[in-house]
Parts: sequence; structure tokens; C-alpha cells
Amino acid sequence: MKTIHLALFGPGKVGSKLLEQLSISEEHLKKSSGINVKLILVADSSHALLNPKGIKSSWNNGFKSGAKRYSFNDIKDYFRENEFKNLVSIDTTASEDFPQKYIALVNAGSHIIAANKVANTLSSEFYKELRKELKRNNKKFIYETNVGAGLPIVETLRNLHLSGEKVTRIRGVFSGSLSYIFNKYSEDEKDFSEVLKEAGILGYTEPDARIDLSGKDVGRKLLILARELELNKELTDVRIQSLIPKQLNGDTSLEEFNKRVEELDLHFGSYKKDKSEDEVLRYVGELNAVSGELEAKLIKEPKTSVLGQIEGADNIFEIYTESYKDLPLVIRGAGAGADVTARGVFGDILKISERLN
Ligand SMILES: NC(=O)C1=CN([C@@H]2O[C@H](COP(=O)(O)OP(=O)(O)OC[C@H]3O[C@@H](n4cnc5c(N)ncnc54)[C@H](O)[C@@H]3O)[C@@H](O)[C@H]2O)C=CC1
Ligand SMILES: N[C@@H](CC=O)C(=O)O
Repeated sequence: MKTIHLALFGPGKVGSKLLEQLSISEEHLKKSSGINVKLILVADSSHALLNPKGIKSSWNNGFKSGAKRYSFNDIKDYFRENEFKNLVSIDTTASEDFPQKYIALVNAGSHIIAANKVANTLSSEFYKELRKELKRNNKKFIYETNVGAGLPIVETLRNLHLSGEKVTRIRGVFSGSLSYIFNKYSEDEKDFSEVLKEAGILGYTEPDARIDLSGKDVGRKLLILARELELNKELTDVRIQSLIPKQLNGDTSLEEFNKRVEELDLHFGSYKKDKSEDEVLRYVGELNAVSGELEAKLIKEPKTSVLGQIEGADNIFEIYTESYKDLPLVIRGAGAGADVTARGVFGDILKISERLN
């Protein structure tokens, strides 16, 4: 039996769903894969529950009664003192700061799995430094859910690229929340703000929905894919159309934005008026690997087109390569939501486990 020690940072929608899935599959994992997953840490931004012997599947009660305030140094000391074999830190936060700690985690003996996209979209210097430290420490970093949630996008693209297949272009709908929002908003008589709230409740938007509406989330995904293709790009290189009107942009706090969210109704009403009955709105990402251009923008699509037909919170990725020249390789399916994303992170745990003793 192989024991994997898991440290979970960010027990929110995705993180807590992952812990639920792991607990349900505990026996199945032991029997079918010979893997014993031991949860040794659950931490949110201020409190951490630690137990080197393993935290029970009813972690929530333990967290409420036993989690203590912590500093990042406490975590590093905990990892070092216990010398956990096969230690994997999972980042299901949406934090901009936590990813800056990955290198320290790696140096403290941990592999990393991230649903959080931030680490892969910081500067190229950080991107390279992290990979250098991973190599030096013989540690893995897996982040399949960074693009397309549970869909196999990152690995597919990496395999194509590493096998020498020239990827020329990727185009599609990369945002589950915007897909859901525009599917609903195009068809229903609901106000935009109401549909946006629904998307939040269903776990499709980022904790800060401005990340989705500003196009930053799609911009990040484009950059992550570009970097998989070894294109030397920064987030500032992505041409991004923001869907947030000027008066709600920039300096508004998240609290203020949420209070004034109805102001979006008029703004999005004009997008809706501007399209015909036979069209739907689609927020698309385009990566041209030949010219190096990366773009995220809102377009009108015929309902009958490939992009027009996607449903719910679906993503669709059309990957054009030398072999898939005229008819692209297409990957489509739910592109957001706690269930599918947690299942994708679960898959990453299995991938890492396969490579460990
Ligand atoms: N919801 C989705 O469909 C998908 C989400 N993701 C990514 O998964 C991540 C989590 O998303 P959700 O679960 O929806 O967010 P959430 O807001 O429900 O959960 C985030 C959790 O992280 C905790 N947290 C914040 N800063 C922290 C820190 N410094 N250290 C430890 N914990 C911290 C928060 O307290 C919260 O419990 C995000 O980065 C998101 O981009 C990726 C693919 C799909
Ligand atoms: N907020 C994101 C979640 C997945 O990355 C999206 O809408 O696609």
C-alpha cells in the first residue's frame, strides 16, 4: 500500500468537494490502486488543522473545533519535522499570494497540485524559477484543472507539443461561467445580474466574479496554454476585452461591486439587443501559435455553429495542428463547477501517485 500525504490549502467550494470525493472513494482507492490517502493538513487563509496521523473524513467538525491560527513558517516546520513521505500540497485557493509560497513548499519536500491559476500566470521569471526548483528537488507540479476544469486540455496539449506535433491555433470558449451566463441570458428573460448571481451559487464564477467578467480568467487560461507551447508570453501580452463597464471597473471593492451589480443589467442589455434571434453571445479565446497573438473577446455566433451549440457551463476547445489541420481536435464538456473541478484535482492526485513509491 502506497501512502500519499495530502495538505489541502483552500477548503472552499472546490476544496471541500475534493475532500468529500476522497472520503467516498477511500476504500475503492485502496482496493483498486493500492493508494492510501492521508489528509494531514487543512488550511484556510488564517486557520489550519494539523494532524500527522491523519484528519478524519468529517474534517469540517475538526476544523471548527481544532483549527489554530497559523503562519506559513508553522507549515514549513510541520512538514520538515514530520518528514512526510509522498507529500502533496493542493492549492484550491483563489489567492494571489499563496502561489508565491510554492517554491518554499517544494523546498520543504512537497509536490504541488493547483486548481488556482495564479502561479502559472505570474511573471516568466517566477514560472521558470518554480520549474527550476521543482527539478532540483525532484518534485512534481500538476495543474490540469487550470484550463477547462475537469477536461483534459493541458495534458493533451503538452503531449501534442512534446511529441513534436506543431500546434498552430487554439480557439474556443474557455470560461464556464461566461458560457452559462450567456446561454441563460440569451434565452431567458432574466436580468443579467440575476443570471450572474446564479452562476456564483452554482460555483461557476471565481470568488470575485470580476475576474471572469473582466476577461482576466480567460486571459490567464490563454497564457497557461501559450506557455505549455513554450511561447514566451506575459499576461500583459493577451489582448483582453473587459465586459465590466467603466463605472464599476478599477477601484471598486468587491463588496461595492456586489452591491452595485444591478448596474450591469443595462450594460449587458445593449449586447443582447445587438444580436439577432438566431445568434448567441460567446466570450471566446484565440491563441495563434504562429503569430503569437492571444486574444479574449465577446462575439456573436450563429446558434447552429459549433461554438453556438454549446450548452450550460460547457467549454469547447478547438485545437488545430499539422495533423488536425482543417478539422480540429475538439474537446468539449462542463468547464466549471465544484464537482467536475474537484474530480479533475482527484485525477491529478492519481497522476502524481502513479509516479511515487
Ligand atoms: N469553480 C470552478 O469551476 C473552478 C475553479 N478553479 C479554481 O479553484 C480555486 C478555488 O475556487 P472555489 O473553490 O470556487 O473558491 P472558494 O472561494 O469557494 O474557495 C477558496 C478557499 O480558499 C481559502 N483561502 C483563501 N486564501 C487562502 C490562503 N492564502 N491559504 C489558504 N486558504 C486560502 C478561502 O478561505 C476559501 O476557503 C480558484 O483558484 C479557481 O480559479 C479552477 C477550475 C474550475
Ligand atoms: N471561473 C472559471 C472557473 C474555471 O476555471 C470559469 O468560469 O471558467
